[in-house]
Amino acid sequence: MQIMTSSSTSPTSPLAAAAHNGVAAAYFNFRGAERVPESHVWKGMHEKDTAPVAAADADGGDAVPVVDMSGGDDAAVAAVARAAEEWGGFLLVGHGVTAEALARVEAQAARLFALPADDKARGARRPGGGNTGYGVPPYLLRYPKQMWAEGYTFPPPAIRDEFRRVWPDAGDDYHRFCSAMEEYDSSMRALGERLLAMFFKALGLAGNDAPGGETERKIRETLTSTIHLNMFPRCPDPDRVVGLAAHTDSGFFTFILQSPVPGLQLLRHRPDRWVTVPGTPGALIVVVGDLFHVLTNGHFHSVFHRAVVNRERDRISMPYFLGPPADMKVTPLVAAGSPESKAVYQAVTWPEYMAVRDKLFGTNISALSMIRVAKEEDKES
Ligand SMILES: C=C1C[C@]23C[C@H]1CC[C@H]2[C@@]12CCC[C@@](C)(C(=O)O1)[C@H]2[C@@H]3C(=O)O
Ligand SMILES: O=C(O)CCC(=O)C(=O)O
Ligand SMILES: [Fe+2]
Repeated sequence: MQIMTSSSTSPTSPLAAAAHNGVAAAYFNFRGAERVPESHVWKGMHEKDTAPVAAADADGGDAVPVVDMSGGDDAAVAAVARAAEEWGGFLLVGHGVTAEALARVEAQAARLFALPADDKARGARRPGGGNTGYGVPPYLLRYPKQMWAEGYTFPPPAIRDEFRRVWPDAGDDYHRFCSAMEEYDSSMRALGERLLAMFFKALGLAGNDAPGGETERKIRETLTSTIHLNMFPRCPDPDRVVGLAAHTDSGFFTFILQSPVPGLQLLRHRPDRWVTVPGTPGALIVVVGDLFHVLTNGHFHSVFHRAVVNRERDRISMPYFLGPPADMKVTPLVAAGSPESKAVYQAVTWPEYMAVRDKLFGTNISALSMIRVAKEEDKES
């Protein structure tokens, strides 16, 4: 088994090499592409990519769960619990953020990606710039092939400063873009807090004197967020490329605003198969991340997902990642005195967890299994 490290990875193009050194994050010019260059051809690189795509089945089996919040949060708790336990991901509707508002935000992301390459390059990720800037997230740079996507990552508090790099004149375009992103941030944060409360209820840990009450408050008050804009250009040969390789999100949970153009798929097990999430206008997708898997002691599970591209239409997705602050130890919640009193995972901070995941890149060992202290079956004993 080969464990890839940054130094042992050999980027396949000068562009990737440049980005690798944190210098510039230039992308291949997708717009003009009439064919897929070798640098972007994937052939079952990831063992999960060989799983088939399930046929759409509206009557059950493989239909992505839908959670409707329009009847009130409490009424949706049972559905949230089932979806988080059985799938680790679901469509959220009736959440109160209008389809029009979401479409406006998406339109601004589309305008950003439509800018000339040089304008976007001004916002390139910088060495030591953390998770901020235009370009491939560092973790994804380690794949020997490049993905058919452009991305821009930023923490919401940095929106105004960050996008002055792209729009130095701070004109109308800049203000429209920033306002839209700020609006997205405030609605996703508010929704994140609501959903967090629902998750705790679903776990039977809600309320101040409940075992998780204090933790819930602490998590809610310190929740951090990151926005990542993805643009998956239409592709002349969609079956040979990857929009975003199969992965789990590492944080607590993520809201994904996706274009009405579908492309997101969730992995289901036994047998392994990819289920396409429909492009429902106005819906948000929720995916559970690894640190929520840890926090819930494996009750809710993080879900592998990936993005595929298509021949006809560009697709935009806007994941909003919610997670703990860097210095918070995420400790499994186990109800004192309940039959289940054993933590199955070691307590970790987000950076500690990322370090484990980084070391395992290129292997098929999961980072969650590395920090597991007891087998799932031991929980009840
Ligand atoms: C807050 C986050 C969440 C990050 C890291 C950082 C900013 C970029 C996110 C992504 C986006 C693409 C997949 C992923 C796996 C990646 O490589 O970068 C994500 C990762 C994670 O969920 O771990
Ligand atoms: O494009 C999507 O729908 C998913 C994006 C995603 O999973 C990510 O950026 O982490
Ligand atoms: Fe993701």
